Amino acid sequence: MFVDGSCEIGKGRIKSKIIELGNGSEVEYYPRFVECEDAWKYFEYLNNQIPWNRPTIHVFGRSCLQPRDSCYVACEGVSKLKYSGYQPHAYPWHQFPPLVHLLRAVEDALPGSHFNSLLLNRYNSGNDYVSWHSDDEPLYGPTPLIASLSFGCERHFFLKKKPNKSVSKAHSSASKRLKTASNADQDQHSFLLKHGSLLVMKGYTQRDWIHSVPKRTKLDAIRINLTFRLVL
Ligand SMILES: O=C(O)CCC(=O)C(=O)O
Ligand SMILES: [Fe+2]
Repeated sequence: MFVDGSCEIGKGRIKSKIIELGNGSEVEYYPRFVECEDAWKYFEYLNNQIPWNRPTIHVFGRSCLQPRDSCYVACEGVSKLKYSGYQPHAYPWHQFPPLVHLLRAVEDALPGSHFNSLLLNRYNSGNDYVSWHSDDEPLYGPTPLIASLSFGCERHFFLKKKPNKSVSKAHSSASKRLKTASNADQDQHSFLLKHGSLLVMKGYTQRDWIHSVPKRTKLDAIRINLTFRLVL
């Protein structure tokens, strides 16, 4: 494994579940995209060979340490990524052959897809998290396809519909009262992201929905997540 930067990726990736979110938003989940044993080899490689960094970010006018480690890989010439006042250094793909192999596997599984950048996150324990956000930076365009691979400790991934900003305040509180339990159910979704799984966010998911990986203080194991993206 990794002598030539490769590792067989299981056929389990064919099996997936599609969650239709409405209004052109959709999520597809492949629980066994990378077979368990191979997934642990990727985990070991990523945990030890990626130059992880925990930057200071700026949110709501305050500076704080990002509550997880991260790293960024991108093709040369791709527009620079900036989030929460932080501009990560872009490492070249060729420095990490297993990442190129995973990129090919994800592109093969998603016909017509093409990615030129990758954001890596490492959650060292249940204290690390990513708060509610959407990956709606203009450099990804209005309907980005984002493919998210998970390795290691299983963590919950939540999706929540953005409040409808066009609705007036009075109307909004009235409509909240009218909202039935089943309506509310459709406005949030939860996934337990398994070791070796792939979750794909499609269409208007970034425009209309927010997502998070909340703290789980009782967990004391590492999770690594890779999100493949196309910078336009
Ligand atoms: O770790 C995850 O599953 C999600 C990460 C994420 O949302 C992001 O990097 O934008
Ligand atoms: Fe995200």
